[in-house]
Amino acid sequence: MTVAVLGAGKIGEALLSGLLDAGYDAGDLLFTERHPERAAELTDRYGVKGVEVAEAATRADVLVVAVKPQDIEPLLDELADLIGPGSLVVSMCAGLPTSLFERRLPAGTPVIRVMPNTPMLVGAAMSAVSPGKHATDEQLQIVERLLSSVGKVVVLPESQQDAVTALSGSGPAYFFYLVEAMIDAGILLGLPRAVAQQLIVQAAVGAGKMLDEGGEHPVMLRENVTSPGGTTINGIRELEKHGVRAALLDAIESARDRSVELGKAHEE
Ligand SMILES: NC(=O)C1=CN([C@@H]2O[C@H](COP(=O)(O)OP(=O)(O)OC[C@H]3O[C@@H](n4cnc5c(N)ncnc54)[C@H](O)[C@@H]3O)[C@@H](O)[C@H]2O)C=CC1
Ligand SMILES: O=C(O)[C@@H]1CCC=N1
Repeated sequence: MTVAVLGAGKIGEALLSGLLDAGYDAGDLLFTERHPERAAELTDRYGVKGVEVAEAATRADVLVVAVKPQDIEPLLDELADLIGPGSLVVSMCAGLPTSLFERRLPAGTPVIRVMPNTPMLVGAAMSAVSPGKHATDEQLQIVERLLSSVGKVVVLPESQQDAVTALSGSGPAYFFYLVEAMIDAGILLGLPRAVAQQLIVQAAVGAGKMLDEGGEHPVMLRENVTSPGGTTINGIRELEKHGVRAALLDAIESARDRSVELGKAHEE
């Protein structure tokens, strides 16, 4: 099976790199990229061939669209004339509904909407997959298998994709932001930056592992750290005082709203 990534930016590279790490042959992967220097960089790094959209559309079984939602229109115009009956289109674009692709591509083109995240780069993606109206169960399984090689996969109704985008699509950025702020806290307390970074990154990795492997609820895990009369509860009081929980609710709701808005921009 040949997979072509259309638009080899951050998420496109994460997919190519993740698939290669998972054992895919570089010869079975293609990408298109409008910036030649970026294309050359990726070919050097991964040995994957950069091609024109026409070649990708003819050779690939799966076309993964990974351009910014704002850049989708010219690509759809190009693809509309190139896509053959055997092509499966997978969109990773935030906010864009499968109906947009179905409307603009040749009638009956199977489309599957996916929201992945950048941990795909290290084989730890969370991808949510929603089939469009022409995608078959077999095509859904092909995409599930592909994405399982670079992380975890859930199949969800498309109506949940804007929420997913805000939660797991953008989620890594919020964790990175927290880690960044906690490193600053280490600096505030006089620790060398490298030490603060090592301490917090390992705390994050350890907490992530416990959440993933231990099967315990996050409330329980937090309570286990929060000793009566101890240090952690003082910190929790400050987080509550500053409304951090409400800030996260607002942040994720706002990201969801932006996803909806990105989709609306392409409505007829
Ligand atoms: N970065 C992230 O964490 C995630 C991004 N996404 C989605 O993935 C898509 C790409 O996002 P990023 O990789 O962050 O953006 P990016 O800007 O890093 O990558 C997009 C790439 O597409 C190229 N491009 C644009 N139009 C093109 C065309 N017609 N032909 C060939 N190449 C073209 C650009 O030059 C750029 O390198 C977006 O739709 C975004 O919503 C989804 C999940 C997570
Ligand atoms: O910020 C964005 O629009 C993309 C979608 C999810 C993560 N990054």
